[in-house]
Amino acid sequence: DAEETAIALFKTIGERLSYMPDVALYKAKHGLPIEDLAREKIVIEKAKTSAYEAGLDPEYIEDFFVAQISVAKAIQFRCRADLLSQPSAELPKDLNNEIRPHLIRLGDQIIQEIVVHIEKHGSFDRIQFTDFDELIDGKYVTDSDKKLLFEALLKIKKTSES
Ligand SMILES: O=C(O)C(=O)C[C@]1(C(=O)O)C=C[C@@H](O)C=C1
Repeated sequence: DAEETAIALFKTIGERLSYMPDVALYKAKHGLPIEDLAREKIVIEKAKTSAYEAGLDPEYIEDFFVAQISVAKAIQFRCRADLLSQPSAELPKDLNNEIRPHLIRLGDQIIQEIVVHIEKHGSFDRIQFTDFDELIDGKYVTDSDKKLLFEALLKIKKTSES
């Protein structure tokens, strides 16, 4: 049913966001800025290519990935703020060799799961926000983060046949 395919996707979106505290810790320890525009370009281009190959409109996927990156940065800023008064003794996972490859893999998985849902059910439905709200959690994720992501998800459609 509609719930099953949507729930698989929502969990993967949540999993991608769950890496952001690790990214924040790595960047704080290395004195790196949170925003990396060159990396964002790579992530978005990859997503658009995968979307096109999967028969999804790359424009909607781009908007959804821009939303995911915005939320990823919001989480990192909140996390980095906390690190100022509560420094972590934890050794951060390596950003380039470990975390970024995971993020790319999860991005591809997100696109595949969007395709499965759209093929079966046409689009997403507002009533699925209840599940989305429950499955996207984490200390640094806010209600407005969730709304931003969900609105972008609602706009995703198949490529129109013309
Ligand atoms: O790769 C990073 O440095 C991240 O912080 C992850 C991410 C993303 O969501 O893909 C988010 C913010 C950066 O500006 C670039 C990419």
